[in-house]
Amino acid sequence: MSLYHETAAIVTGPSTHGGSLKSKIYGNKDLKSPPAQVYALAFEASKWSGVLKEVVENAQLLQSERKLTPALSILLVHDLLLAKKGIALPASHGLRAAVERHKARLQSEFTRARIRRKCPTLEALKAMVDAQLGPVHPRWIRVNALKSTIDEQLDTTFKGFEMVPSVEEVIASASTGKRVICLDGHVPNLIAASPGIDFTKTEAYKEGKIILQDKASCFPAYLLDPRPEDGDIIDACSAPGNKTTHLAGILYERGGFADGQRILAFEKDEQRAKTLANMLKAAGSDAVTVVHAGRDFLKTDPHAPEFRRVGALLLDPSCSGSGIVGRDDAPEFHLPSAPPTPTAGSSKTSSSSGGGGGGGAQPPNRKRKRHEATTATAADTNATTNEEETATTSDSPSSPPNPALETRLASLAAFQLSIVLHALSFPAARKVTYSTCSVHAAENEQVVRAALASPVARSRGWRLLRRAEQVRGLRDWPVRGDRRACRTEAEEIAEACVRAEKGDGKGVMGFFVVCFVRDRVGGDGAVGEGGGTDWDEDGDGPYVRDAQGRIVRDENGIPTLKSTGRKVIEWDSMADEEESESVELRFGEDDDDEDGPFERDAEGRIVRGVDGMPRLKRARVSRDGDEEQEEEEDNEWGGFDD
Ligand SMILES: C[S@@+](CC[C@H](N)C(=O)[O-])C[C@H]1O[C@@H](n2cnc3c(N)ncnc32)[C@H](O)[C@@H]1O
Repeated sequence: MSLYHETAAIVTGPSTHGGSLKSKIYGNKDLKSPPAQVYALAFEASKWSGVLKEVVENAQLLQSERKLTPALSILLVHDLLLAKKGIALPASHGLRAAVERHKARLQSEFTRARIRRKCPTLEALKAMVDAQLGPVHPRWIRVNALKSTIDEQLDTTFKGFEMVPSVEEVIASASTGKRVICLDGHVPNLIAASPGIDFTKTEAYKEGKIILQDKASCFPAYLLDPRPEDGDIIDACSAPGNKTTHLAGILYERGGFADGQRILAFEKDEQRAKTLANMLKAAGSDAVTVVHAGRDFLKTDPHAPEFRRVGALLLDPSCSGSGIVGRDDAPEFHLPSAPPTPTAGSSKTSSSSGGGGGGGAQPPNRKRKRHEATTATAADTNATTNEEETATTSDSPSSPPNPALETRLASLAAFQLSIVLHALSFPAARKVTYSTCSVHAAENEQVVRAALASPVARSRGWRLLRRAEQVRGLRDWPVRGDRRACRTEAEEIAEACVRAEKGDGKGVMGFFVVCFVRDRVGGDGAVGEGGGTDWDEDGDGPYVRDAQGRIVRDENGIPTLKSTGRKVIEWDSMADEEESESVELRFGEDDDDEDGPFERDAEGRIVRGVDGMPRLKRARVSRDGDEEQEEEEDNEWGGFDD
């Protein structure tokens, strides 16, 4: 099949490989043509299809060339009129000949279409077509803290870019062609760059120093706020690994990974687990991550010894994907009207147009034409009604009912809830984020409400991390949960939920995230005395600090709590929840100003090993001070008592 037939099948066919154009193409293993070529043709032709539909109809191309389907006509006419190298088929090919013999008429109809739009030049028409593409998204780039810093990237990858103060200005640069960037005000280490720039060719990208990740997709790891004292962190649904590598970056900056702290990354799909492994390697987080390839998170035993130190979990399960937008969000593909299906004996025009294989005259293949007419009709519907994308408000009472979507959402929500409930049952877990790239309340707030009402959440004292307790960037983020969907406890739940809305001018995809926490754990998992957690009431965090404002740690690096004068956490006493006393565990500490547990050089920069990983002060103490104990503990994570 030619590039044109394959692309026509993509733009008119139902989605079996996900919602976006890119996933339809790159997820289609049967494609013979290079996916990048199919994508470029499908995207560009879709973008121009509004204009080209007029051109094809007014030139009466489909009436003259019965071999052409409506979709093929748009693709071929696109390349004839707009591609630098014209139609990518041999000159003798029937499809190419069928369009090229109408070149003069098509060009003059194209000029008329331009003039009707009051565009004096082709350039002006191109600008108008681009502007009609819809909301523009910046290129979001996360600097991978394991391998680089914002400063290094500003001096290298973004050298020559103008720094602007707002994301809105980055978005506006789409029409000026300027190369600008802005440092994001919510998520640390995140940069918004002008749209349309391909960063995959940069050294920084190839070396894993920068990761292309939508701002909203950075929320979960940031909200989870993993800390050295959290023990092992589970990423339950990991591939391709954006959030896993983000967790690693945050932990590294927080001074994590001492004493064998690890990220346990689960990915059920073997193939996707390979992508995950590659991403972890590129990002330099493979050394601190254990990949459970092909392993179903739901089939794990939370009480198994391997999970006894899991203090935090990030859940980003499969969802409808209805919030996904971005560069690969295809414009609508407009099809020209097909001529009426010819009755027997009325095939004069098409037979005279010829066009089969070698270009000679051939009788029309009626069987095939009938099929194509059906395809074009179905395609028309398909091209304009992407169920995932358009039914975004189906949760709201004013939306028309959509039973197919509701059934699908109900089944997704049941799966998502099972993932959340499973995570809440890990004995040492204190915090769990749940996220989707869906805009549907059924997959978001409603799952959260069901989880909070569950016996596991109630008996173990799980609640939502309140807005005031969240990391600063997400506390400040204005878009919160859907109040209507939260029902009775609307205000409290909705404020705790974080949403991102596509097309609201903030340059993000549609997204949802929330964090479940429990304050402390007693024998029955109930909330301990004192009720809530005094996260950061004096603005200075819960740890004892010295006169210089640095956290006071014991010889093993363990901070001490102001409230009790006790160490933050004793993993040995936490290991078995059933037996443990109330254990103090505090999150939300902001120790930006402290020197941290890594070795630093004279300029205060963190010293890294050859693999780019930081060298721990504590590790050195441990090696020098207690070799015997380290050997005894083998690979076990021994808390802070190294
Ligand atoms: C939305 S994607 C995760 C994206 C990823 N968190 C990231 O940021 O790159 C969901 C992934 O979870 C995997 N998955 C779904 N159910 C799972 C399960 N029960 N156990 C482990 N992985 C699962 C899917 O194969 C898919 O790769």
